[in-house]
Parts: sequence; C-alpha cells; structure tokens
Amino acid sequence: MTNNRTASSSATVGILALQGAYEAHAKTLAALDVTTRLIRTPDQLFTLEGTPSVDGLIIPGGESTTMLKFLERNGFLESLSSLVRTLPTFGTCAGAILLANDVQNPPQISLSALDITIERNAYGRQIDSSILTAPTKLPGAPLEMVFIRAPRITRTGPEVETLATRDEFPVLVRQGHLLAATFHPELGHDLRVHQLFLDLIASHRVHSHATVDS
Ligand SMILES: NC(=O)CC[C@H](N)C(=O)O
Repeated sequence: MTNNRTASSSATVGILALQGAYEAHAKTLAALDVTTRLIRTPDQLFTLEGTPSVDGLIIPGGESTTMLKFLERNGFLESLSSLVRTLPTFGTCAGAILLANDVQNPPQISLSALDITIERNAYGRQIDSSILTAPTKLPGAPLEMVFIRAPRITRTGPEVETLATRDEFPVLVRQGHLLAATFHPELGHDLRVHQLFLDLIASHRVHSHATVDS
C-alpha cells in the first residue's frame, strides 16, 4: 500500500521522555509547528500493526545512566535498538551517548547505531557547562551551543559527517538517518539544528517511499 503522506506534510516526532530535557525539545518543535509525542513505554514506539508510531525520534540530554535504567526494563532497549536502525533519530548529549557505537569514561551499553566513540563528561564536572559560539557547516551565522557536562566525540567512522566542531572535536554529526549533538540546541534560540532534523526526516520519507513505491 502506498503511503500518501508527502515530504511536505507535517511529521510527528517522538521524544523519549524518561528523564532529562524532553520538554525543551517539545517546545522547540512546537515553535516549528511540529506535532510531538512523548514516548515513555516501548509499546508507544509502534502502532498496532507494528510499524513505527512516529516519523522521527529525539533522544534528549539528561543522564544516560539513568535513562539506561529505565530502558533496561520491559525490552525497551531492544525495541529502541531495532527502531533506530531505520527511523530518523536525533540524540542530544546523553542521547548522543546512547546512540554511539562505543562509549567510554566509563564504558557503558548503548544502542550501537552511530559509528562514533564518545567520552562521557569529557570537559570536567559541572563547572564545564558553557555557552559557546562555534563554526558550523549549517547555512547562516555561527551556531550558539549550550554545553552541560558534555561528552566529547573522539572518533567518527567513515560514514559520519561532521557538521560543527568545538576545539576541533566534532559536536554535531550526521550518519544517514541519524543526527547527534553533544550540545543542547533545544536550550538555545537557534532553530537550525531542529530544522536540519526535520529536513532529514522529510528526505528519509521521500527516499523510503521511492524505494517502496518503485
Ligand atoms: N547534558 C547531558 O546530557 C550530559 C550527559 C551526561 N553527562 C551523561 O553522561 O549522560
């Protein structure tokens, strides 16, 4: 059956709402007129037919160890892990840690979807919460970035594109349908990173429909 939604029709974005900065993402997406759905249980990820219930998913910042405690119940981690193989997903800070293939300082389990190595709390303790302006490949002026106990991406795989850096380390990366930031775009006023994610959802839809319909 052909899905008659087009790339220009509005997407529904799920936001993992177990802990952390999920409300701020919901507000940012509301400012972009996007429908959001807070996801708190594994069954909310899927429709009754077993297809994804949302067009894209945000895994917010917060504390990745705390989120993992919730995710390790009721098969949540396994469901999420299979979903993020194909569903456009944007991880910010703790969300980027959860998406990474390889987590260090200390090592911890993850969804192993994004081909990066990420070091937790890499800039020191709470004092390293800062707002910086740094260059980006996104169109427009340099990007304002809010860092809170941020991790550092220390390796990117060959499929990973770096879209912004801090002191030459990647802070915004994309790999196909996956986007990750080590800062908190939902806490700033700049909507470009969320817009980029919406564009990624739209192009993913066009691509997957072209594949299904051809
Ligand atoms: N702002 C954040 O999301 C911080 C991430 C947190 N330090 C962690 O390791 O999970």
